[in-house]
Amino acid sequence: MSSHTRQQAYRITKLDREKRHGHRSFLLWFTGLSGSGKSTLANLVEQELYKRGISTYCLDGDNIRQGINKDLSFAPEDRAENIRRIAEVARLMIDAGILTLAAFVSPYREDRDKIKTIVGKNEVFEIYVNTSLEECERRDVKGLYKKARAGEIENMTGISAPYEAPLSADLEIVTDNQSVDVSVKKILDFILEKLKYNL
Ligand SMILES: Nc1ncnc2c1ncn2[C@@H]1O[C@H](COP(=O)(O)OS(=O)(=O)O)[C@@H](OP(=O)(O)O)[C@H]1O
Ligand SMILES: Nc1ncnc2c1ncn2[C@@H]1O[C@H](COP(=O)(O)OP(=O)(O)O)[C@@H](O)[C@H]1O
Repeated sequence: MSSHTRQQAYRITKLDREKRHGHRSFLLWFTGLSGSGKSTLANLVEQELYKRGISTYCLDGDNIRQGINKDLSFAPEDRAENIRRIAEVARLMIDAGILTLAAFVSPYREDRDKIKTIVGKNEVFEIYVNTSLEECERRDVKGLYKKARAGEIENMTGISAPYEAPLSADLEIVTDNQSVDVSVKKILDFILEKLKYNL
């Protein structure tokens, strides 16, 4: 076989890309109520990983629901499609060797289970940002809880739509009485432990 033919036959693999980055790639899926702290924690964790030379990317409502998924509502079937598409995007990013973080309410267990099927059960770690509804309503960063209580918006998770809490998340972060810094350190320690495994 000529060298050109051999080159054609070979395909760059996920492992090749991970070696290029110098670390494993996998998906960290943050789930929790709106206002629970998913985006805050995911973005601060990404900053700490970046400082350590890890190639990362963070998917959240801002860059997904304003773009590729702007055609989707908050009806159950649209939330399922939202999560399915995000999982497919995350699968490609992981295959590209990028440690990927995703921060989405993702309230339905069935949808979160499908992430594992799409990405691979050993390629995703579920982080449950467990903040009480009371605390989320107290924060009400976007005023959505007030609007939901007033009947101005429908299908609001926690108010007029369910949130199915994880039964066995890989890591649970209770933020009600825990500082952002402590939460970030717990998540970072969890990730660095996973990154210790050799390529
Ligand atoms: N009805 C309703 N229910 C829940 N959340 C709502 C709703 N309408 C708008 N928002 C805002 O959209 C963000 C949630 O989008 P997600 O893509 O994470 O939701 S889901 O995973 O499809 O359930 C969520 O953003 P975060 O606060 O960052 O979670 C909300 O602020
Ligand atoms: N202990 C805490 N952990 C995380 N966020 C907190 C905490 N206390 C207050 N907050 C605030 O709660 C809000 C969480 O908003 P956000 O990160 O957008 O949540 P989500 O992405 O889950 O909707 C932020 O304004 C954050 O500063």
